[in-house]
Amino acid sequence: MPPAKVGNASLEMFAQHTEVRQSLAMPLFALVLLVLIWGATFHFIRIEHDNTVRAVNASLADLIDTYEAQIARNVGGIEQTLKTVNYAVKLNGTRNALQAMKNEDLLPPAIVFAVSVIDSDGNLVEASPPAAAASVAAQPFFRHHRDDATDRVFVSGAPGADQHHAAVQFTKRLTDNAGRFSGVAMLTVDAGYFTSAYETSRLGRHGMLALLDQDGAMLASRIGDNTSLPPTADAIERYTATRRIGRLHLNAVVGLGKAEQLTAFDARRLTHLWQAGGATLVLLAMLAVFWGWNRQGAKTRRSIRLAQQTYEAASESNQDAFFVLHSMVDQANTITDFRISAVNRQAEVMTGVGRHHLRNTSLRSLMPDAFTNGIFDKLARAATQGGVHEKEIRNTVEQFKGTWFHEQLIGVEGGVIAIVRDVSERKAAEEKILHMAQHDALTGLPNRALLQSRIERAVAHATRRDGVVVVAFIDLDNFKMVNDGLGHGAGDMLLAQIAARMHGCLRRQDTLGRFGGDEFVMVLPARRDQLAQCFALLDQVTASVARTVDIEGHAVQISCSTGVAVFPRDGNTAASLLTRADVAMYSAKASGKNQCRFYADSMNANAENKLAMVASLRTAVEEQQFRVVYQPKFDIRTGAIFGVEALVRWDHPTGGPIPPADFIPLAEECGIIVDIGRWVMRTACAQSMAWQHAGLPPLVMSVNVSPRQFDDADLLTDIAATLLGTGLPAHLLELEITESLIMRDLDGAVATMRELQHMGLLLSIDDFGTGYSSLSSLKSFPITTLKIDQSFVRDLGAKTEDQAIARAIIALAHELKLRVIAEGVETHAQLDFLRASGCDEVQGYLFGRPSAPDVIEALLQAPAVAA
Ligand SMILES: Nc1nc2c(ncn2[C@@H]2O[C@H](COP(=O)(O)O[C@H]3[C@@H](O)[C@H](n4cnc5c(=O)[nH]c(N)nc54)O[C@@H]3COP(=O)(O)O)[C@@H](O)[C@H]2O)c(=O)[nH]1
Repeated sequence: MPPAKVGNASLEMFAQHTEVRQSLAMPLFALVLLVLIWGATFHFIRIEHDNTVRAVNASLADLIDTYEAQIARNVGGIEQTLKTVNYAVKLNGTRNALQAMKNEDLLPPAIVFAVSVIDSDGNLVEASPPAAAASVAAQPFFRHHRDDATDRVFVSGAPGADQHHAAVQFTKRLTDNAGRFSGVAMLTVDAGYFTSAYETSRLGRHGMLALLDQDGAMLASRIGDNTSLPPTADAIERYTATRRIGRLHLNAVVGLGKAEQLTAFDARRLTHLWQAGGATLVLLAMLAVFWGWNRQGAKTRRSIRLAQQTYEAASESNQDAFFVLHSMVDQANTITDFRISAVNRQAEVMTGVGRHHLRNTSLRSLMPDAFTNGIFDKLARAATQGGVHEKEIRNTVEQFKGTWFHEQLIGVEGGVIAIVRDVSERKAAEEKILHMAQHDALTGLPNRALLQSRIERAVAHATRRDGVVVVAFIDLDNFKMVNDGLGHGAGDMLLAQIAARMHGCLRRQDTLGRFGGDEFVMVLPARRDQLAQCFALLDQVTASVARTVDIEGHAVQISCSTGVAVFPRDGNTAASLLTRADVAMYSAKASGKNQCRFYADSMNANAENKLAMVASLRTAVEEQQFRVVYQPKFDIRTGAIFGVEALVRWDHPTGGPIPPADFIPLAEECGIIVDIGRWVMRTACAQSMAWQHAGLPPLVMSVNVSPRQFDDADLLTDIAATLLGTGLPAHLLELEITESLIMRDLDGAVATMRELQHMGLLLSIDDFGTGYSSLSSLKSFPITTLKIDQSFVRDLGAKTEDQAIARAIIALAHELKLRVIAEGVETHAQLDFLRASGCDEVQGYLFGRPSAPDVIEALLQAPAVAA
């Protein structure tokens, strides 16, 4: 249904969009979560970083305060010492000032401080601890103090100090009491004095303390344990704080190793990152699981959807009507009704009610009769028991009366699904097929199979009621003549009319059937005291058959021969009763036809022999118990063999050789002759070619063709196939056809003979003289040879009539430009007569009996005999 398809397509699209949305929602949600997680992580890290930096800065401020105080304290002490030196120089002169101070214990510890006095010429004149005299007149500090009258302490790195023994020197201008320049007081202190406040607990391993002069030159420094000066360069980043110590123009510097200060923060940051990373992984794993699950779910949903759509489409286009019925129950949980919850299009068609009305309608309101006609009970049973309940029913519901439904009830949870199909057409077809299988198409009568079952049924019934069953086997006499004379169409008309007449004689309980061909069977069930009535009925039948029938303007009169067998006297099965009725019918035929005979045991012997013979013949064909012998034919003038006649022989495995005269007529009667004849023809043609291949001269191979074989529709194609298969040229094959065969249906026979002639075959009339050929008809036969029947040849020596007939046949044949062959020649007298009468060819025991192929082969190699 196209609309349903369009609907399904848009539904599918909608479902797909929903699925895409569903499958995107989770990743998007996860992405948002990830952004939140990582955003929060980086936010917290930044806050912690800021806090850490703030804490570092606070530490730095604290440290620089402490360091400034320490420097100020140290420098204050140094200034004080230098002032004291100036005072001592004023009192004691430049050369005894330090000794005087020492005496007063005013000198700072010599282990840390070196105090020197330099005179106005720049010569070191006194030192504690003692030092070698030296001139510092060129030193900047000396020049500064000499030239600058201010009292300010001058700070500088100690000259000559290396990085391991760095020192800071503090110098101060000395003046005499008159305020004139009298020299310089100098205090040299180890640089480490200014960094001794380094506390690893506060500054770490990479912290820094440094003291710089006003020009920024490093006077003292310590980085961790390293007090090198200038400090060894390292790649460590630091937070630093600088404080100017104003009076002496010094700068104090404190540094904290950045990495060291951020260690804890870094650890925490790493933890945060790991946590965020872990959360990300968990989220991604969850996402993967969800995605997989969602994908699987989507796949499943898609298949379910597809299955549903397919089911709906199938259900919509289905010829079955679907009803989904929900059980309606009372308080005791007993089903009281059904509610229709879903139907398909076919259900609408079937009920004639629209789907919108059907839906939610109760069974009671839709079909009140369902509660009285058993439909409700069936549905309730299916709903209660569950499972599938199938049945074909002839409808009793008024609306569907006469139709057949196939109903399938499937008990499901809470209800039942009813699938109903109208199978009336199939049922009708089945009934028709059954009727055809059991009835004869021409007469409409029961056929053999139905007849047998009717007999069985009648016998069973009669057995129960102590009754009888008369079985009459009726065969039309000389029907073949009508068939052959007026054609098959006329034969069929005759059969139909006769059948109708016979049927008109029957009672209601009787059966007339066509057994086959022109054979009919009547089954007359009766009480024992009604037998006479049955026989009277059979007389009526015989009389009805005998009445003239008009067939296409021809008044046809026909009789019938009837054989009767009676249950229980003559048999108690359909087969035995039919066989015996048949035997009785044959007996009626044999006794001159147009009679009715009752079966007698004495009849059985002959008939049974015949039936056994037919069975043996069939076996003989299947088991190839036949062989072919060949009788030579001679040219009467030259004595040469010009051909042979193929004659069949039956070697019965137990009964020995059976002469053709004993089985050919029966084979003809039962039709087996067609198979036998076909086999003989192939064997003979193959033998003829075998002789040729053995180097013998080509011979004409004569084969007898019986009437049934001649009538066979496949005769021409069989012969053509044989010639093609064996390679025998057509002009070397001669068919011997009896005169009586031709006269049955003169025109038909001549037509077939012409076709055979066109194929190149030779034709001869066998047994000539015994039939009824008129001279005029003989002229129209496309034949080459006439064969004088051996009955005329046998008495040629004795009977003058036979001599006259033989002479007449020879003259007639020659008149018609035909050759003449005489068969059954046994004596020289016969031969002499025939030669004298002008006969052309001879065949008979005088020259050779029908013999095996090797005998003929030897004969062909011997000199001519008949001449
Ligand atoms: N349709 C077929 N009919 C066949 C086939 N084979 C044989 N027959 C017919 O059977 C009838 C008997 O045949 P058979 O017993 O073979 O007899 C034939 C000859 O043996 C016999 N004959 C030949 N010469 C003589 C003789 O000198 N004396 C004598 N008493 N009998 C003799 O005659 C029979 C040949 O007859 P015909 O066919 O008329 O030439 C017989 O009618 C066969 O036709 C077969 O394959 N198919």
